[in-house]
Amino acid sequence: MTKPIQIKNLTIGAGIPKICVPLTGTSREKICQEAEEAKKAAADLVEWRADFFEELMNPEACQNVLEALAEILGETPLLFTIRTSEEGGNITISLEDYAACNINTAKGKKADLVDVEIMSNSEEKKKLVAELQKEGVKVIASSHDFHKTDSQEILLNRFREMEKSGADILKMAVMPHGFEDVAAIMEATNAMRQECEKPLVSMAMGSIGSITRISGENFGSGITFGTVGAASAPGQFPIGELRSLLDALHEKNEEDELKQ
Ligand SMILES: O=C1C[C@@](O)(C(=O)O)C[C@@H](O)[C@@H]1O
Repeated sequence: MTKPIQIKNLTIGAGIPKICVPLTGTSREKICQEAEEAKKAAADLVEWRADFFEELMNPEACQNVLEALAEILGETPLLFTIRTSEEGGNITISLEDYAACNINTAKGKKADLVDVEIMSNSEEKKKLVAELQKEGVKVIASSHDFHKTDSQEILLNRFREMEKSGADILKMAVMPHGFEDVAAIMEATNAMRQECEKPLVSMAMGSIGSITRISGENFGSGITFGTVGAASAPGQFPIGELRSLLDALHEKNEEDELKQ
């Protein structure tokens, strides 16, 4: 059974999946403008995809953006993510630089959550998770397969591996090539929530995977990524549509609960 996590006023892992809006601007100005729009659109949380930032390797410039974002977002939680090219992102970066950027962010105390790609260099990443948590941020362990979807059993075992990292939330994204792949990630998530207390996040990307972005309440995914401007992965819905779809499904689920 999932034990929900509280970040500021947001509960992750219970009820309607929370909508996370990614910011993909390359400059401070563009990133802040996107954050203003995400806030106006009532995002539940915001992800700064720092791998798009042209000054990622400059710690002062990063801190500067984080301070501006915290100011704009107020009580809306901020997730810091460096998505590497190996997992579908925009930057090729050494493990040392990856760790240093994430630790600087946590030390700056402006981000609430940090994403750690957990499946590569797992032992070093495990240490990084613990260091980040010591600085007071929650960690999302993530894994992305932009090419395919492994079997349900392999996906479930991957979730189990990810749990050993000690991260607070486990997130997995896969690329489906047919509905059986979409069903595999949904069922692996559903099975994992029976044996793990951590909130889970999962999605199948692309158009056939879009169903996973609206039905997390039914199979156990606690966050869904929706757009205000540019998408950060294929298959994401604009935030307005996403909110209506999540609400409609939630109402149906409540009807069923009333009948029982
Ligand atoms: O991990 C994820 C999920 C994601 O890849 C998606 O498919 O919505 C989008 C990314 O921005 C985020 O970091």
